Amino acid sequence: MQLKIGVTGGIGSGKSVVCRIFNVLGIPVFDADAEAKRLMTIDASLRNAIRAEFGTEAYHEDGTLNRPYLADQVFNDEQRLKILNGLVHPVVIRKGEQWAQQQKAPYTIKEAALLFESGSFKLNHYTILVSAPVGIRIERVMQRDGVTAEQVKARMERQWPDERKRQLADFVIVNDGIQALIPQVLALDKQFRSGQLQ
Ligand SMILES: CC(C)(COP(=O)(O)OP(=O)(O)OC[C@H]1O[C@@H](n2cnc3c(N)ncnc32)[C@H](O)[C@@H]1O)[C@@H](O)C(=O)NCCC(=O)NCCS
Ligand SMILES: Nc1ncnc2c1ncn2[C@@H]1O[C@H](COP(=O)(O)OP(=O)(O)OP(=O)(O)O)[C@@H](O)[C@H]1O
Repeated sequence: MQLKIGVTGGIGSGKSVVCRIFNVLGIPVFDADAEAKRLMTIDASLRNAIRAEFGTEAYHEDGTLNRPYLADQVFNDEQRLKILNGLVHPVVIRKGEQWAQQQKAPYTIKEAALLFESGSFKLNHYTILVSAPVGIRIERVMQRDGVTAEQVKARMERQWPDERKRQLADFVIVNDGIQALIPQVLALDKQFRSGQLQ
């Protein structure tokens, strides 16, 4: 049996950095955030549903997703976010399951910000939480995306706090800028490859 491992963590926690290390070790990674945006652009029925719900402004004239518009629509309005999540998540989850079945590797990784919130962590054998202090996460995202602290906090408020996620996580990687990441990833990779966890 091929193990399916989820990697999750709040905005700016360092999920993508952690997954890049797993990927360098030869492990295939499904990036749910990126896949969501790809499917929102190319999946005709998803596009139509988003347009019907959020208006023609949801897409630019060249057909690409109007991310700032949608972010503004949903991250300040819980009901609107629920609607968008309800349209996007089932399509991405289905795609992730198909993808995992096609992989030939000791184990696979699904990277997603909302594995616990969406309940989709249950589809994986184990879930890793990437954890970092809130202040550091805000700073990192402000730097990375050129956004304000308020914009980062608006997204954070739609995610569970780390304390709640820790209760469901099987493993925690601490990415506080003090503890080194690579040894933490190597130790988990060794366990997943050993077969002892199955
Ligand atoms: C609103 C959108 C277009 C904004 O795009 P943008 O490029 O600014 O952000 P991106 O998708 O790269 O997400 C960056 C981070 O924001 C946070 N975030 C994104 N979607 C959500 C959400 N639905 N709830 C809470 N936080 C979220 C996550 O921490 C994520 O890693 C996009 O986030 C989106 O379509 N979100 C809804 C679908 C979704 O849940 N996607 C992510 C998981 S499948
Ligand atoms: N240990 C670290 N030291 C310094 N910078 C870091 C560290 N970890 C992550 N970063 C930087 O912080 C930013 C956020 O990291 P990353 O993109 O991996 O987070 P994420 O959890 O995938 O975020 P999001 O949920 O927004 O997609 C990036 O610019 C990354 O390069």
